[in-house]
Amino acid sequence: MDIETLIKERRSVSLFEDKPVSIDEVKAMLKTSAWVPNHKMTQPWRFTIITGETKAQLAHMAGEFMSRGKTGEEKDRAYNKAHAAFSQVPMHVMVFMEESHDLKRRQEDYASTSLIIHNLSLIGWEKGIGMIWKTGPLTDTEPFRQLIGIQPGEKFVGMIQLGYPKKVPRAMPRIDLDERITELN
Ligand SMILES: Cc1cc2nc3c(=O)[nH]c(=O)nc-3n(C[C@H](O)[C@H](O)[C@H](O)COP(=O)(O)O)c2cc1C
Repeated sequence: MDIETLIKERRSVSLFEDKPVSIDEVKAMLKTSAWVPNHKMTQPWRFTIITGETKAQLAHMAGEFMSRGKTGEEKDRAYNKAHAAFSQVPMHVMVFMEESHDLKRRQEDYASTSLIIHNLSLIGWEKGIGMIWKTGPLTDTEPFRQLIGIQPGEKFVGMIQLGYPKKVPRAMPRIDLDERITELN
């Protein structure tokens, strides 16, 4: 696939086939993805790959979180929906970065770490592996942060849910970029 098609056709995927993704393959994809531009070469990122029992704990945690404050059947429905949504994800990749005390450095580090995530999604897309970058409210909770092992001084950048796509969503419309491009001669 040529790079322009790859960039345009990649979609965020959140429904996956019941088919495992190779951890070794994802590690190799991450290694390639990390070849990003990075001011001062701080390379502040780290990744945690979650499958198996930890993934089951995460699904339970998502169920508990989404059903909080509800009772009876409504609680069960909310729990089951979130639990099922997380359980069908073959793999989660948590992305962290060391958080510099310097605002500019922090922003530049976040930019570079974001590039890795997008590289990962493009490399994945070419291999038929889909993913979505998630930062929903569950990821701000203390139990979540404990489960994924966030360290003092680290910023949680995103939860990448990854697998072979069951359904590829339609592209969301993009603005006409001509309206946002200025030429200064
Ligand atoms: C920083 C970041 C956080 C995101 N968090 C979420 C999220 O929490 N939940 C979600 O459904 N999608 C999330 N997304 C995915 C976007 O919704 C998605 O990229 C957008 O709808 C465009 O769709 P596309 O990626 O298929 O082009 C996030 C994307 C980024 C870049």
